[in-house]
Amino acid sequence: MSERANFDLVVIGAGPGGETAALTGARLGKRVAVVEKAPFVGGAAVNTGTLPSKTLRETALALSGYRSRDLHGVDLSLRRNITVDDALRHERTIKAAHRDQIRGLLDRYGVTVVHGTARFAGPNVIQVAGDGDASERELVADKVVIATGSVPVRPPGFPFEHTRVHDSDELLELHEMPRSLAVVGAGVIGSEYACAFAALGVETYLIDGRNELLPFLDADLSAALEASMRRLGVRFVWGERVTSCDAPDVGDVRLELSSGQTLTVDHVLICSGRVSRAGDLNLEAAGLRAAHKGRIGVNEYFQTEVPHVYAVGDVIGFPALASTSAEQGRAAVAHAFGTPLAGPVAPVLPTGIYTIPEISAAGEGEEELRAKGVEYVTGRAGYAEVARGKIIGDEYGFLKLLFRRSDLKLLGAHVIGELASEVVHIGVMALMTGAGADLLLGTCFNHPTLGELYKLATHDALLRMGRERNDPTALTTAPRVSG
Ligand SMILES: Cc1cc2nc3c(=O)[nH]c(=O)nc-3n(C[C@H](O)[C@H](O)[C@H](O)COP(=O)(O)OP(=O)(O)OC[C@H]3O[C@@H](n4cnc5c(N)ncnc54)[C@H](O)[C@@H]3O)c2cc1C
Ligand SMILES: NC(=O)c1ccc[n+]([C@@H]2O[C@H](COP(=O)([O-])OP(=O)(O)OC[C@H]3O[C@@H](n4cnc5c(N)ncnc54)[C@H](O)[C@@H]3O)[C@@H](O)[C@H]2O)c1
Repeated sequence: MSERANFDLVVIGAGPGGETAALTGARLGKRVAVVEKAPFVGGAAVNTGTLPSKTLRETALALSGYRSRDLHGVDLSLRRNITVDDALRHERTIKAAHRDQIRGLLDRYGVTVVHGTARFAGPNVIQVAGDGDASERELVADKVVIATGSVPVRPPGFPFEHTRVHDSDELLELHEMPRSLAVVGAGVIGSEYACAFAALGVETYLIDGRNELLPFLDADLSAALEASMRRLGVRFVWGERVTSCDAPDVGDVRLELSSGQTLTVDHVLICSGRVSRAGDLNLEAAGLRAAHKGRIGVNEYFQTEVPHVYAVGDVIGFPALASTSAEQGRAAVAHAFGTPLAGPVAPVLPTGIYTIPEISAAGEGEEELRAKGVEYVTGRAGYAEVARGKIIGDEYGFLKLLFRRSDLKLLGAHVIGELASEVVHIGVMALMTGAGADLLLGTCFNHPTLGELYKLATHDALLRMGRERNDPTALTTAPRVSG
């Protein structure tokens, strides 16, 4: 006999999308259950993706002495070989602490957490089967949010059962530090891990069928990142696909490339994209079906074709970030219960990429503006031009701002360098409020800070405009939006 319980809201999946959906429902006073297949809450963001990769990066920066390399004239890197335990200890601590924190928050708000695999038994009925447990629970829900996330693509031809051939989920079970590593796929995941391992001193190759690093980025940032990664020691293998992977029990893994060349390495990491995870859900019972790459289609409010069923996060596809998944979870539940909090998803969704150096962007890029025929002016400031940038020793970082030419409204902020994903938030706030040059020039920033880059980049934009118009007074006569 299965147990049956009623809820206002049942959320499937306890990653950032599901967690935020559940907490939003509970904050609105609703009876909420969240079903999670894994023994822990947190999803890919806490357990296999965002936090583990960012923590490994931080460890790599610390153990390699990277941040202090050019500062003190001494090599502060650890003078012994870094073990896998050294590399992953902090990652394991952070993961466990953050899981507990999320679980504590769900408990505090009275969210019922049910561990087991959920599937639809009807549009309002969710069956939960526990692992190896014959008993089944049935949850009846007025509203449902699907937040089941995504999993790494496993292209054919790679022996993933081999202990030295990994996808990004398995990488964290590493039992030895690679002597050398080939990363297949120079997307965001591949680029981030390539940087972390190169900083740890691992001979690192980054292979991609394309010829350009993260082509969705502003072209100046993409070029600057590639140059920095080369300085870090990453070896790019562009325009190549792996045609075969021969992994013996003992000895190096041999990769044949499309050009006919071969590459032999100790370990291989495949990062060739992710697919939505909706296969377990028996979507047909809810009147739904998955589309391309398992994605679930939604409207602007994250409602599926069945209006009381919502879907958020990686399972609906782009942008597939922890930050945006959480924001979608909030917006979906606010809409589902029609609260005054209901509103569209935030209009500005920044991207943070934790390569070495970090990259972050918000708003529009030059290419998008050109395609739309918007006249714009660019302002740029290097980290080395502000005192804080000099103090931290970031020689290469810069902020690039894009302003609408007619009234200097800010249209985009693009940053590469230390703490870029924090620095971008000043731009995000300006974009959210429709502000422009006058706000950035009229703000008193702490000194010395990286925030001062905004003032410098704005002055640079005004100078460029003045030069173009041969008008040295452009600084005072430029049109301004009111902030
Ligand atoms: C290596 C890596 C690094 C990343 N770095 C960043 C970053 O720096 N910044 C950023 O914003 N994003 C990053 N991401 C992306 C981010 O992790 C995802 O976008 C985010 O986790 C998606 O959240 P979600 O809630 O949609 O799904 P997930 O976090 O994938 O959670 C889905 C949950 O649903 C559960 N589930 C699945 N099916 C069922 C079922 N049938 N029944 C019950 N439970 C089920 C799963 O067990 C899982 O816990 C990274 C991803 C990876 C892989
Ligand atoms: N900081 C962040 O925001 C962050 C970090 C990591 C992951 N993510 C999320 O995870 C998602 C997935 O990331 P990803 O990097 O795995 O996928 P991706 O789709 O972004 O990149 C995959 C790359 O692999 C290449 N590729 C695919 N098959 C190949 C092959 N056989 N040989 C050579 N190259 C091949 C592709 O050309 C592409 O460049 C991202 O879309 C993003 O949403 C975000």
